[in-house]
Amino acid sequence: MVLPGKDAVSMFTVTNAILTLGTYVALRLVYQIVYYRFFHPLSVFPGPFWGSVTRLWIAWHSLRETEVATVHAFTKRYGPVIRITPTLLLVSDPTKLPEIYHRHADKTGHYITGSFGETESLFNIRSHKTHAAFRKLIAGPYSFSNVKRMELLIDTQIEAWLKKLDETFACTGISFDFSWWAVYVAYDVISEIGFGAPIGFIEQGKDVGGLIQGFHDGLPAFGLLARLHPLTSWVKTTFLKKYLIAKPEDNTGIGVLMRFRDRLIDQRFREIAEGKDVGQVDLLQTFIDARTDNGKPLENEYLKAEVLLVLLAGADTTGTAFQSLVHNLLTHRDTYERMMEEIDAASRKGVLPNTIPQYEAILEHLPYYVACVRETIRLNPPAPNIFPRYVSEPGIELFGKFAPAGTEITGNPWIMHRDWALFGADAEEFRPERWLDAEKAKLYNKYLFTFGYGTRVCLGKDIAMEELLKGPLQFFRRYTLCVATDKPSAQFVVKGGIGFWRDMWITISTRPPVQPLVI
Ligand code: HEM
Repeated sequence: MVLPGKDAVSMFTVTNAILTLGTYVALRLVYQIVYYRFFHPLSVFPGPFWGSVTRLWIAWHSLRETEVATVHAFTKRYGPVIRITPTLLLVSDPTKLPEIYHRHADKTGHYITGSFGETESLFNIRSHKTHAAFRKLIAGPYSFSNVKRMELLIDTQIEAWLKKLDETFACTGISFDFSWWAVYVAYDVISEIGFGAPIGFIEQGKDVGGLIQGFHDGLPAFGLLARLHPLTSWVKTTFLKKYLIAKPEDNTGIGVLMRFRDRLIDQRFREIAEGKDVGQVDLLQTFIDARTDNGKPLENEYLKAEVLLVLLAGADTTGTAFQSLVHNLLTHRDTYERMMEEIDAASRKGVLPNTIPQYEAILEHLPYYVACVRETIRLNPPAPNIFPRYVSEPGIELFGKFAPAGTEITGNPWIMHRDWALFGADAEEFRPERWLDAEKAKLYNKYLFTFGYGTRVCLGKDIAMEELLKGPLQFFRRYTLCVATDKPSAQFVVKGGIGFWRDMWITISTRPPVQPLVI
């Protein structure tokens, strides 16, 4: 016999438990939507409906590679500040940069650690106080005077790259996808500067160990984990943590890089222990020589994290800027011709040697070429990403509305550099001439966000600029470029906040060197 009471209990435990849970989840969702949309302190800021109620909106757009275009379109519709997650405001007016990226601003949970290894590097440190202490130790090696000492290392790799291009493509007339070759030279320059040895991209003429591809493949997950940072932080407290943290044993691009880094660091320490005169001026040696206020060397794990950061932050980004410059010139033939006339005139005058010119000579004698580089990093910043900070006490006034302390706030260089008020109605066009007006150029430089802003600005900026002024210049002087018409067209993609080109098919032929005029 079945007891009616027992039947009721079993019905409750199964169906009702599911119903109760379902109702709870539904009510939580409705509560979250209503609260974030109508009662949250940021509800006074305009923005996309789904963005204002869930982080999944931005995560979805990041994953679909539509984030930049979508957010840009919303700033055009709603004005200089929009809400793109329940707790994150995006500002598109560059004159607000000093207020957002001030010296006491902390980085948010967006900079979740793990994707680049367990130990935090300078880039991931969130507290402005901790960051200031570490940056003091690390900034010396990146100083302009130290970068000047590395100029020869950069030149050696650029020369090796041109030699390889001569043999492989200029002599044969074979078309090739320049997007890869721009990154090959960038990686070998950075690894030469970072560890005193090129990885070997140029020599092998291929993506060694699938490193570049592996890095690009990891970007969507990297962007996703950052955008869903409260969830990521929680996952890191569970057993799943081990899947989030990159390790040298991993069979990924980051794993390959970590192993390469560890080998070179071990080798350097061995040489030092054997009393060899290392004679290196690379970043690794300057990190090894760095001392804290009480005379201690950097912890080994921290040193490793900083060296890895050099590769991760410095190679792909610089390669992308080189790609964008070539793309912009190939699609703006008048600009290209004007730039070449300037370069050839300087060569004829004898102020540019046929070998790779010194950085200062380029700045002094090639204002239009320099303007082309600057315009490229304005219009095509290699990291068209969000860089969120917490608003500190007592909050911030934004165009008549108030955001309390603790709000996440960000700019995006791609969007800020398209601001009409600062750059004019042609802000979305490639027009290097805008940089030739000294007064305006001063203002543009003040609000340039390509390398970040304020106390967390890119430490490798001088290295990147030196490389970008030298490598492309010698490439343009050496070759006539033609777009290969029988191949797919060039495409710019943004994955997880990092941009790069694909399918930049070109052919190159050698230009006779322009000799100085003898009078
Ligand atoms: C065109 C090339 C480059 C671009 C566009 C770029 C961009 C950036 C940006 C936007 C940041 C700041 C991110 C933030 O606020 O969270 C940054 C930080 C950093 N970059 Fe670069 N970077 C480039 C090249 C390099 C190179 C060549 C190196 C090293 C050799 C480097 C090393 C660093 C380091 C160490 C930081 C962290 C600075 C800190 O937090 O104090 N970058 N970079």
